[in-house]
Amino acid sequence: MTAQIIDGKAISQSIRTQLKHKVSARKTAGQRIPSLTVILVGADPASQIYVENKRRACEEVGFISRSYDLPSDTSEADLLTLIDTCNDDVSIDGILVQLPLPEHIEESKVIERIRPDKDVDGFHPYNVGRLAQRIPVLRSCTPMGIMTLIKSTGVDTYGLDAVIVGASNIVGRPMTLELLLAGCTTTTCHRFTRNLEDKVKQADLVIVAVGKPGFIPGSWIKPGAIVIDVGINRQKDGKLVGDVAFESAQQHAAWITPVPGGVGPMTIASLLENTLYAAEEYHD
Ligand SMILES: NC(=O)C1=CN([C@@H]2O[C@H](COP(=O)(O)OP(=O)(O)OC[C@H]3O[C@@H](n4cnc5c(N)ncnc54)[C@H](OP(=O)(O)O)[C@@H]3O)[C@@H](O)[C@H]2O)C=CC1
Ligand SMILES: Nc1nc(=O)c2c([nH]1)NC[C@@H]1CN(c3ccc(C(=O)N[C@@H](CCC(=O)O)C(=O)O)cc3)C=[N+]21
Ligand SMILES: [Mg+2]
Repeated sequence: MTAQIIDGKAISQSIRTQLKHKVSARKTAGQRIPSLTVILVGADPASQIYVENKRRACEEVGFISRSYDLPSDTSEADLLTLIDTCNDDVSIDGILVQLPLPEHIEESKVIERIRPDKDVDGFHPYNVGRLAQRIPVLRSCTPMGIMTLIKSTGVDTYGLDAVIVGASNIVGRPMTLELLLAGCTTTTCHRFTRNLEDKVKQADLVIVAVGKPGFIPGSWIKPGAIVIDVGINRQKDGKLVGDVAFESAQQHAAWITPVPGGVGPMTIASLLENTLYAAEEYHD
């Protein structure tokens, strides 16, 4: 068997085209243009690229985008004050603070300071709690984008055995909640998990978000499974690779996401969808 590729780049492009039409329709109707503010602290080159990609995506769909580039020695208090200002600014629909933050800033404090109705990353405990209680509002972007990718395969998720490898706040945990809501039986794995191989081998759906190149060998993939690779690892030669050994996994899976061109572009598409959602549901 050779798996079919789930083309995240193409799917994200079609979402962006739809959003562009919706923004034009809002303009025509005399409604406000959705607006996203991105805050970056420090000069991590990877983060700078991601923030630039988000800014470009906003422009492409016709959103207003504003960005703040703060020095790495910005105090936590100053960052919180900027968030307060953005919270109170009625022209802003969404606020995103790029992670990771410098060591001296407490991430959870920053995430909790963003008003839940402007938390387009879907990281605030209110928004995660809503998903946990099966009444999602703003959803975490990477898991949300992955649900769109899974839906595109046409495979029915009810009753699937799903294994999520990785349990971070921004990917693994909200991913588990999304899949539970979609009717999967979920197993969330992390560094204390025993017999990871056995768990992955029985999974109909495998989501990997660990951050280690080739962490899941292709031989672990159950024939006919769906494989979603969240990992972004840059090799010495500059090439990006995922957490799954792609070529061998493709021999076992029915569906698989590539890196690049899989989950990454969908994270940005979901961020744009969330920004429009915040404008329409909360700020119109
Ligand atoms: N494509 C996209 O849009 C995005 C991609 N990413 C990428 O996804 C990857 C993961 O990101 P993120 O979730 O933020 O990473 P974190 O480092 O926050 O989390 C990694 C998770 O993997 C687990 N883990 C580490 N080693 C093992 C092991 N040997 N066995 C089992 N589990 C293990 C950790 O376990 P424990 O909890 O026990 O520490 C943790 O839960 C990275 O490559 C990142 O760049 C991230 C966000 C978005
Ligand atoms: N507050 C916050 N929100 C985030 O959503 C967030 C964050 N912080 N910190 C970092 C992670 C990582 N992340 C990615 C988004 C897009 C790609 C992406 O577009 N990847 C392209 C490749 C890009 C490249 O070539 O480098 C792809 O996979 O095809 C990757 C990773 C969002 N994150
Ligand atoms: Mg991370």
